Amino acid sequence: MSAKPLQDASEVSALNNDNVQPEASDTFVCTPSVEALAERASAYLQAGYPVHLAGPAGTGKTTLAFHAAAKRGRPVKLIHGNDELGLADMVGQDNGYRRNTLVDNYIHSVVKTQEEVRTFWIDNRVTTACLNGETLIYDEFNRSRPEVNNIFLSILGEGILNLPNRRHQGAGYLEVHPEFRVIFTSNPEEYAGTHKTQDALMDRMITMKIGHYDRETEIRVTRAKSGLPPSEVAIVVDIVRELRGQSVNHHRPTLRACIAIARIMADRRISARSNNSFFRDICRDILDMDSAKVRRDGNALGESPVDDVVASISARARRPKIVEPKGLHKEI
Ligand SMILES: Nc1ncnc2c1ncn2[C@@H]1O[C@H](COP(=O)(O)OP(=O)(O)OP(=O)(O)O)[C@@H](O)[C@H]1O
Repeated sequence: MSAKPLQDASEVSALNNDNVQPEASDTFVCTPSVEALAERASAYLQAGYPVHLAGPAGTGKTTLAFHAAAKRGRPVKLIHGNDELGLADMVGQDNGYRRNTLVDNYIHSVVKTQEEVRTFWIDNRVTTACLNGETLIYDEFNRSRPEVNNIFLSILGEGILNLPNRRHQGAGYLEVHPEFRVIFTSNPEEYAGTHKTQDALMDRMITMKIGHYDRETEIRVTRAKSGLPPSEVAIVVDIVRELRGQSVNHHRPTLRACIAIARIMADRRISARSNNSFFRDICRDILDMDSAKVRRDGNALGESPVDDVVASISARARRPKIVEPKGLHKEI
């Protein structure tokens, strides 16, 4: 079994079958806002509830899910939602045949042969997680078709996993281990490739709406991921936050754009100055796509604001600070 690529918040310390044991990596950032969310998620999980982290792309949901899962200290299983995901990918399926042949030659002139062919069932991740009381992270679950996700209704409601009778152990169902928990993540319904989730499933989980992190957290994450000095990172983050504030639904550009710009700057050893044409170009390439979305009747409304925002924020950051001379400050 090869290691799976995990979110940066987590590293695989041990792999047992499909299990991952998440651990905070060196670049994982835990500010008070990250910790407050993780604490709430942990409290719901501890009380026996599945948690649903819902929010736009790049808001740190998957990273937070790993962090909350790691706090439980139980093995973690990961599945990614997608339109092609079927029930077999979740619970398991017949995987080939097992043949038993008995040759009875007790009387040497008589040979009796008895052959039995049985299908060979293999459990998949949801089944083993339910059996062993693991934490299941179901990333972007609303990309899977709702009928596939129906399997979770009885798991979360009655603590029973319905299985096809073909699974030879048990009577077509399995009692879910009391420590089994699920952390769902989802993107907003209006995102391409997502499905509306059935009310009955939503009703069984606690949904935490995740928005973009505060400025301080975005600066610390971008810094941890790029190694750029804090003053440079602050300019990049401010540019992204300003453009996000101007965008139609305030979803993009995201923290990923901050990290991408900062990493390229660190790699190329350039600073955040609007008179640096390479800096302007990477900002345009990474940020223009989002800004150009301000459209009416299919036409972009005015010029892309990226250049203006880059110029004003980098100039403001480089302006020398006016320090009031001591003694002139009046106490009120
Ligand atoms: N607390 C954190 N510490 C370090 N890096 C973080 C943290 N939170 C988010 N990130 C980084 O920010 C980026 C986006 O985070 P993540 O992939 O978790 O977002 P997401 O909401 O799951 O996005 P999507 O919906 O697109 O999958 C990633 O590069 C991730 O490593």
